[in-house]
Order: sequence, then C-alpha cells, then structure tokens
Amino acid sequence: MAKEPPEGRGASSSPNGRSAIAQLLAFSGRRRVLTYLGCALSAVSMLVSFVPYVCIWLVARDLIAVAPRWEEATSIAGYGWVALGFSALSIVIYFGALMCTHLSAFRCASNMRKAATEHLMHTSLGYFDSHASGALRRVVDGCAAETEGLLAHKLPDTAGSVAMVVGMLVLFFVFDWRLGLACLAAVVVSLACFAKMMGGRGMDFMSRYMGSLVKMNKTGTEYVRGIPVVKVFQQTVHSFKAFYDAIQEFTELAQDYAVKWCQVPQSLSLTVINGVAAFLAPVVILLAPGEADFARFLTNFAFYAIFSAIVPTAMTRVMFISDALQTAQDSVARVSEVLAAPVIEAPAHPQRLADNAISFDDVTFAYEGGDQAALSNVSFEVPAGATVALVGPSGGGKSTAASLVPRFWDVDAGSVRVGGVDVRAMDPADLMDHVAFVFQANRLFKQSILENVRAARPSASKDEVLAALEAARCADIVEKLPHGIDTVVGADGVYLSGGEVQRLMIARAVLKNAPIVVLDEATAFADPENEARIQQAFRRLATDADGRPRTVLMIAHRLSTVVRADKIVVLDHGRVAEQGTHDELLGAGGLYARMWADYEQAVSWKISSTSGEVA
Ligand SMILES: Nc1ncnc2c1ncn2[C@@H]1O[C@H](COP(=O)(O)OP(=O)(O)OP(=O)(O)O)[C@@H](O)[C@H]1O
Repeated sequence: MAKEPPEGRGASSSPNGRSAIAQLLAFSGRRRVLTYLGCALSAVSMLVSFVPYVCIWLVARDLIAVAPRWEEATSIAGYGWVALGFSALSIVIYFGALMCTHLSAFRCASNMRKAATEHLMHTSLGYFDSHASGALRRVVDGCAAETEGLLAHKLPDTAGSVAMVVGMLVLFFVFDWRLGLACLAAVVVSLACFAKMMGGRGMDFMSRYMGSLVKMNKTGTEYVRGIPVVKVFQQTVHSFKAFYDAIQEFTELAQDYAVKWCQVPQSLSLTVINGVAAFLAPVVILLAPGEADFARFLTNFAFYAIFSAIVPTAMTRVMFISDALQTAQDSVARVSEVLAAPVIEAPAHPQRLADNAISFDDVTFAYEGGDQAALSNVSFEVPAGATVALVGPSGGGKSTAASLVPRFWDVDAGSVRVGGVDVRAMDPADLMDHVAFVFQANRLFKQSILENVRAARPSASKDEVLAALEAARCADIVEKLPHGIDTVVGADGVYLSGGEVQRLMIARAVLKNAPIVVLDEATAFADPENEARIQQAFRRLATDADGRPRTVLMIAHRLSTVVRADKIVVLDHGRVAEQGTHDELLGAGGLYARMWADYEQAVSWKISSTSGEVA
C-alpha cells in the first residue's frame, strides 16, 4: 500500500466551522473510512445482540402459553442455541468494529504528531523563544493521545448505543405499541429534564465552568513554575492571587452548577428513566380487563418491564460522549494552533551567496504585539573575514539584530543580507550551512559529548570531534568525565556548568566549520578560569580549519572582548548610535566612550577591592 502523506496540514487549514470529529478524521486520511465502517459494525453488533432478548421473549411466550404443561414447550432449547449463536456473533462483529476504529485512531494520532512535528521543523526559530519546548511536546504528544480514546472507543460505542436506543424503540412498537408508548413517555420526560439542564442557562453555566477550569489550570501552571520563588520568599498560595482567585471562582461555580442547577433536573431525569416500569403499571391496569389474549399481554408486559431498563443505560452513554467531544475539540484547537505557527518560507528560486559578508540595510523590526520597534533603520556591514561586535545598553536590540541573520524572525522593512543575498531569497538549508550560531540559551541533548558535538556535522569522525573539542578548549571538561567523550550528559549525575556548556557549543561551531559565525558572548555565568578558556575558544573560532579568518558577528556584553574587533556597532533603543573601531569611538566621545569609562571604573574598583583597598 502506498505511503499516505500526513494530511494534518489540510485538516488544520479550515478549523473554523468544522466539527472536531471532521477535523480528526481528516488526520486519519484514507483510513477515515475505517472509522465509518467501525461505527456501522458496532451498530450492527448491537442490533444482533437484540436477538437473545427476543429469544427470551419467545421462551416466556411459549412457557406462558403451555403452562403448566411445560413439557409441551419443545422449542425452548432451539431458542437457547439461537441466543448463544447471536451473542457470539455480536461479540465477533464488535471486535471487528474496534479493530477498524483503532486502525483509524492510530493513523489519526500518528498523522497529527507527524503534521505538528513537520510543521515545527519549518517554523521560524523565534517561535520557540516564546513557546516553551515542554509545552509544545505536550501539545504534539498529549493531544494526539487524547483523541485516540474518542476515535477508537467512544465513537463506535456511541454508534452502538444509538442503534440500541433506536432498536429498542422499534421493538417497543413491534410487540405492543400501547406499552411502547408508555415507555417512550418516560424517555421523553427524562430527555426534557436533561435538555433543561444542558440548554439555555445550563449551557451558559457549562461554558463558564469550562472557562473557569482552563483559567485554573493556566494559573496553576504559573504557580508551579513559581514555586522556587514562593519558597525562597516564604510565601503561601495566597501570594499567587490569580491562582487563589481562580480556585475560588471554580469552587463556587462547580457548587452552583451541581447544587443549584443540576440537582433537581438530574434527579428527576434519573428517577424517571430508571423507573420506566412505573409508567407501565397504570397502562397495564387500564388495558388488562379488555385483553382477549391475556397470556400474550402478560408476556409483553414482562418484556417491557425488564428490557426497557436498557434504554436509559444506552442514553446515558450517548450523552456522555459530549465529554469526549469537548476533549477532542480542545486537542484539535491546540494542535491547530501549533500548525498555524509562522513558517520560514523557502523561495522558489533560491540565490547563492557571493561571499561571506553580512549586511543590514535599513532594517526595521518589531516583535508581534510589541508597542515599538525593537530595531529601527539599522544599517551596518560585516565585511567577509571581519569581526564586528554589537554593543550597547540592555534592551538596545543586540540579540534581536543577531537573531535576524538566521531568520529567527523576518524583518518588517529593509533587508538582512548574507553573501550579498537577502536571507529571505536563500534556501534556508544553504543559510544554515554557511552560518554557525552560538547562543546564550544553549541546550545539550541527553546524549554523549561526542554525539552532542557531532550534531553540528553528523558525518564527522571521532578524531574530528576531538580536534574541535581541543580547539574550543574543552580538553579539561572531557578529562574529568568518567567515560571521557562518551559520557552521557545529564545521566549518572553528570552535569556541566554554564561556561562549560558554552565551550561545548563553540566546539560544535568549530566542527561545523561554517565560514560565518554569529555568537552571543555570554560569560556572565562563567568563573574567571572558564571565562579565560571561553575567550581563547572564541579567538580560535574566529579562524577556520585552514587558518582563514571567518566572518564573525558577536554580541559583546563585556567591552574587554571588543577592543580588537574590526568594527564596533553601538545599538541604543533599537538604533545605531555610532559605529567604528575602538579608538575611533573613544575619540568620538559618544555613548561608547561613556560605556568604556564606566567599564574601566568598574574594573579598577574590582582590582582595588580585591587587593584590599577601598576604591
Ligand atoms: N521575544 C520578544 N518578544 C517581544 N519583545 C522582545 C522579545 N525579545 C526582545 N524584545 C524586546 O526588544 C527590545 C530589544 O531586546 P534585545 O533582547 O534585542 O536587547 P539586547 O540589547 O540584546 O538586551 P540585553 O543586552 O539585555 O540582552 C527590548 O525592548 C525587548 O524588551
């Protein structure tokens, strides 16, 4: 059978106006037909399971007809075999139904996961900044799993229950329509109570209840995330007012809903539907005197009194599908949200890089929802083989500028060029091949150091990885680990400091051997020894394997590292305040000169305070 493409994208494209089930079935692809087949088989199985009930009625009828000459009821054994045969047939058909619905449900879940993962592969990198990886994993995995129960079990069972209710109602009118009508009256009263509970104000209650539940879950997550702060500052749950209020609101709503609104109609509904026999009694008393065939009438009454109880069970099952539908609706909405994440558009005719220069041409960029631009009319050049440092006050736009090079986001106006080509006109894979990134938020996989570094170039040999580690001054890290380069990070208590992780990231970038490097110098969490090694590793990263200079765009948080840069670009409030070499900028006496003076003062204060003098 040909492999089906995941149809998730199609499913997400028109989420509005389509039911959750229709959207889920779109994920099942061609296998959706198995869901229909499974539901149909489940309904058939339910109808087949009626035959034993009819057999019981036939047995009762025959016995009453010949009583007390029981030996004349010769067909009873035959009815027994028929009942047994149909019971077995019903089970086999139901088994087949579940096989079909499971096959479709598994395909739906796997296509949902595939579609979301595939979409995330093309999503702009900036999206992951604002969406935590854990939350995304829960959406991709959790939502798919949540929908399995609905498609695999709830839907066929509901189809079966509907068939049961319909079949039972038909049977009611086959044997004696007058007794059937009495039973139907009970069903109608029960449904009316339920409609009162769910409709109008009840529905309003329900949507407020669900909204309040979502709010409580959200604020609860915030609270759990903030537990370290709560503990450190000796706070209680009351200090998380939003969470506390959400719990209160939910408690009151739940009580109101259960006590004020549901109590009466639900009790009535359950009493009526479970007491169908009570509706039959007056009808039987009224009709009995006029009955010509009293034995048959009695048999029918026995049938209705016993089997009418099946209807409420089936109806309850049908009603409770709304829970599963709500969960599925929620899952589909969350997956659709992931599928709507902005993607990096690849150009139809990608252009090739002419050289390794980077240039910002009149770039303006604002974050979604931001009231002002993070970068406004920013222009600067990083010539091929040069090292350019971005400096400036916090919030000046340094990280934003660096993240536009790998297309974490796309500019609103102007252009970012690499090798003379607008990054939007390049094949994203080509861009990634030419540029290595070392960012502050570095992540290591729970794999060996070897595999972690090799992630930059999977074809690299072990010797090449060792050479990269050596170049990034990581020898001391590897030496202290129990299994050297094969030690798995995060296992058996093997953890690395922030500075050590950053050096491994530099090793990755060295191994990648890309001609352009964008790095965020984050030495804030490194001790002096680590920092010295990181600086050496940065210097090593500035030249490639053949000793040729790489093009480096670095975000510098410490001015000591930028003195030797070919050019320094000072960003302030999203604008280029000034640019030039260290000496030129000092001579200009602007923002950089003031920052440098502050820096020198801080350093001299540090030196004098460590040498015991008061500055
Ligand atoms: N993901 C984001 N969403 C919205 N606004 C953002 C986001 N990231 C940064 N900003 C805003 O953009 C502006 C520039 O921030 P940016 O992080 O680029 O500055 P920076 O110079 O790198 O600061 P720092 O030196 O503190 O890292 C700031 O006003 C910041 O609040």
